Amino acid sequence: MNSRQPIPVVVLAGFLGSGKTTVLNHLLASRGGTRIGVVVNDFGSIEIDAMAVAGQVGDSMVSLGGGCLCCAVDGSELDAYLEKLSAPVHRIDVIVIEASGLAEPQEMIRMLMASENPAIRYGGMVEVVDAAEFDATRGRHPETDRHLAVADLVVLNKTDRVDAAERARIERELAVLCAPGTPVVGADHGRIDPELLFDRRPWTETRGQLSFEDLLAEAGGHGEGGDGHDRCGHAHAAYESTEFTSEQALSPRRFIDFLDRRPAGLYRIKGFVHFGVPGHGECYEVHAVGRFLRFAPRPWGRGEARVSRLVLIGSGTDGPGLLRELEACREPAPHEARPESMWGVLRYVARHEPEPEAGVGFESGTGTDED
Ligand SMILES: Nc1nc2c(ncn2[C@@H]2O[C@H](COP(=O)(O)OP(=O)(O)OP(=O)(O)O)[C@@H](O)[C@H]2O)c(=O)[nH]1
Repeated sequence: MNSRQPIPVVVLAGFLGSGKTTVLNHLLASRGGTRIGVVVNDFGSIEIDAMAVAGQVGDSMVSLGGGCLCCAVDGSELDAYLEKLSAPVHRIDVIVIEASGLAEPQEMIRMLMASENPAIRYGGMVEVVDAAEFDATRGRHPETDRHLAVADLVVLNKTDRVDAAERARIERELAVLCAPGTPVVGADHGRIDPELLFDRRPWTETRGQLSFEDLLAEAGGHGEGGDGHDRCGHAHAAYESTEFTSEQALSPRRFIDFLDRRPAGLYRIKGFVHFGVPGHGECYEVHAVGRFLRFAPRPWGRGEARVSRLVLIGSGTDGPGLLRELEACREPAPHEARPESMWGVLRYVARHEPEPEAGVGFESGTGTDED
């Protein structure tokens, strides 16, 4: 690809928990020699998505926490990042912006279209749809239909969680909601063909992913607070994010009890937890989307602090109350806990994880252990 040609900027959108980070990680894992610039926009100020992606690309990304990019009405913040990413010296082939799960993609498209940066061009919008939450998401967020109407590609994700008849029904509905001819590709754990988004280069042409440490250092100043959400009138104005960090381990029993009792308005929980129970010292990533709950243990990184970090996103939730409940989950003597205390957590761990990006989740509260 000629580096003087404008770099396509693809917006990866989709409601909370639909699988955007999973798709992005899959694209990064299968990018071949293509150099992908990544902009990750977390809603919460603890940048869980950025951390998940960083696992794939190290520091090869720009991360914007603490609010939706679509609120940057004048687009100057986004422009500044894109200008740096698109500098010829970096030889980036494609830039993917992972929007927050509450972003208004139209706003981001507008900003990209209005950009005066000749080095970039709008490269299309990919809307990730959670097949299992399709009706619930549309019910809660009628604007989903508008997002689908402007999508250039729809990824119908989590097809493993619906049967063939349900999938066919959703595909029929999508055909009506999307612009005529919009491709809808089904995906299990975000595994789509990267060629749908960009031309893959062979590995030999690459010099590896770019380090954006300097860009991050220069960028500074982002990520403070989540203000602006009340002013903009976007979907996320109705949502609040609560962040919890604990250097003390959490009791698996009390934490599962907290999760079992979570209110319906608490739509999304993500992060990772340190239980520290003998035999279960790993880092437990946790994802709740609606009633869906999944834990995925992984080894702690070298030098990684044994700290639990959670982001809880919901509507009409009592943030201070949630924090009090989570504080009550702290366990000062985890090493004295019996391994059986982990059973409640282990019910929600996928037994077989064929690939790092793969996983299976279970409906919370059902206690099922099928795989
Ligand atoms: N069963 C199943 N689970 C999936 C699939 N894709 C993603 N998940 C799981 O769904 C949860 C949410 O996935 P993410 O990729 O973090 O979703 P997201 O859209 O980035 O979430 P937000 O950034 O909070 O909006 C995680 O537990 C994923 O492992 C899938 O195809 N099938």
